[in-house]
Amino acid sequence: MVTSVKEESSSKCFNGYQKVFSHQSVELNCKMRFAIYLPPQAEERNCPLIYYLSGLTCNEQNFIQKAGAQRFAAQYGYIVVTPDTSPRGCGLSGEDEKWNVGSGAGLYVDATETPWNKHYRMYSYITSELPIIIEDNFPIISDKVSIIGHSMGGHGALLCAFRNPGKYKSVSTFAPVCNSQKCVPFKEAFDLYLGPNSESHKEWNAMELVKNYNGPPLCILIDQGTEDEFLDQLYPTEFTEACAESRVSVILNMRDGYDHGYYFVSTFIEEHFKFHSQFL
Ligand SMILES: N[C@@H](CCC(=O)N[C@@H](CSC=O)C(=O)NCC(=O)O)C(=O)O
Repeated sequence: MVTSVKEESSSKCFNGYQKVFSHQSVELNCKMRFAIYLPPQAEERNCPLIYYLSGLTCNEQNFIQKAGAQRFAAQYGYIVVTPDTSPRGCGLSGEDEKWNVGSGAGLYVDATETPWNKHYRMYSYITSELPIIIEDNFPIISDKVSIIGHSMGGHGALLCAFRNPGKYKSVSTFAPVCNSQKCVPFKEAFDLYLGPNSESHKEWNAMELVKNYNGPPLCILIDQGTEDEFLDQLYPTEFTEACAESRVSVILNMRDGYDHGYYFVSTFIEEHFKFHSQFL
């Protein structure tokens, strides 16, 4: 059965269209929105697909309004899907009280603890439910898929790649949370979503997952600002060392003077498209 999607907005952009759709999610048990950029090439043929996973506090709008990615998606002929970062409006106690728990803070995990486990299954949504919806409704090339993420979304992109060997042709991240168990804002949400058992938290930690990665060759690009206000929580150098030990190819660019925000993302987004074009 094809999941029906409802078009919420459509704006012409670089000869393609930036659109937003809503749909009822089975995994998340709520209505969800995602943004999708359809390049001009998508009117005539199927196109490679890039997922962009956003950070804490974001919805499907931050990236499409601030990163300036549409120009490069049109240039390369890539469809770009930007999901929301969490379920919303589920009526859970504490759902809208903190920036690091609940709405805007799905953390790209599957919660095991009540009441969060009824809705907070962003990992399964991103890797299982949404791909079927996209494939059923849009002209993608299903074996040419890559993933980008920023901050919490960088952690999400790494999880998706390490847990699904071969599913994504390449991964790139901006200021990713590389060691989720050492990231203070994540700790509170992990305890609530997954329980206080830190062994289970390892399953959602890129630094742990890379140690056991033995899938097809995977190439990761990381851009990291040196003036990032969260840098002490991100551990990019340690992660790069762990990748080297696991023979996962990684390029870490330390970007002098850049902080954590979207001015940084918009500065280097073109390089991320160029990086992915080697694999798509
Ligand atoms: N200036 C930003 C600083 C914090 C920030 O960049 N937050 C990120 C996500 S943090 C980790 O997951 C972000 O994407 N914020 C939304 C945005 O549109 O900038 C700020 O004050 O948010």
